[in-house]
Amino acid sequence: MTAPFRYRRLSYVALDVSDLEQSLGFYRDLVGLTVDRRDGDTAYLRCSELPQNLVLREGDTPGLARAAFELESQADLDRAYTYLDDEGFAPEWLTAEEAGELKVGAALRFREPGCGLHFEFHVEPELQDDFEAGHTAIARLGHVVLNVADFATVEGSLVGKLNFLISDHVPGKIAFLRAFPNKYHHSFAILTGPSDGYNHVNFMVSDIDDVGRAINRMKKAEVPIVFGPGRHEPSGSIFLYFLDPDGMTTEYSFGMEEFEEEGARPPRELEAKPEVLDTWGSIPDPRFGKGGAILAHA
Ligand SMILES: CC(C)c1ccc(C(=O)O)c(O)c1O
Ligand SMILES: [Fe+2]
Repeated sequence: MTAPFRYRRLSYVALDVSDLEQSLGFYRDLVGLTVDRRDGDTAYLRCSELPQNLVLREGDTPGLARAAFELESQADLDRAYTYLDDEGFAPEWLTAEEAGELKVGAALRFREPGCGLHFEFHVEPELQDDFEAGHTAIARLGHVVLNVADFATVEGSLVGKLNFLISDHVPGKIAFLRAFPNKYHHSFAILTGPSDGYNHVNFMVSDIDDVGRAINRMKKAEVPIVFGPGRHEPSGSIFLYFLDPDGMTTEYSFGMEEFEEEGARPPRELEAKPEVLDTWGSIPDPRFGKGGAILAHA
């Protein structure tokens, strides 16, 4: 059965960090997000009109707590709840108070059993139409990527049950997934690995100069650049990866293939070779995509 709900977009990711002040400084001053609000040990940062694109919370284990997607309508969310319940994902509604803290109309959460990641689906985020970018013209939160031990099972769940479509893949090893009918080449991706873990979060910048300026800004701040600059063959984007204070990987990218809802090209089968990941020939540092767990709590 096709999942009876439609995604609008990847809305935010929530990370646990070991030192909130330090990570807040990194994502604000070096990545270029704006701090929207704080509540105790939690900070809400944005790079768009959405109420948050990144939630940071101080915790014992750095890692990814959840990935949140906006659905198109309350009817989609209601259908999603019934469907997820029937399919055994055990979704739970957030209370009105929890949804209010996130400035969304209604939300549910569930844990995808194959990789253990908590997903949130929500609707009606409070939009700030006059949002202005900081030092970097970040257009949006782009995608989140996981390392998964049981690639086939997780891919089967995301594609077979959760309405993600494969845009490109290295069969059995990497899948770039778009959140149907969102147009971007991927909002989510999985890589096969020895264990489940967080790989990276991506922010799409709207000016190639933002990638170039970031190289110098990161070097000056002694932030490790762990891959790039380069160009990815799958989405066609120009990229740069660097590490946050807990060693978790962040990506800037410029440009990405877009897909129409109907008549989209079929997924391409790509070869497992380094030039696919970077057509310019850079090689990832061993720390690339290694920092951060997929957390057991949302
Ligand atoms: C190296 C990682 C897995 C990767 C590869 C390709 C793209 C892309 O085509 O945009 C990415 O965003 C990646 O993070
Ligand atoms: Fe990426």
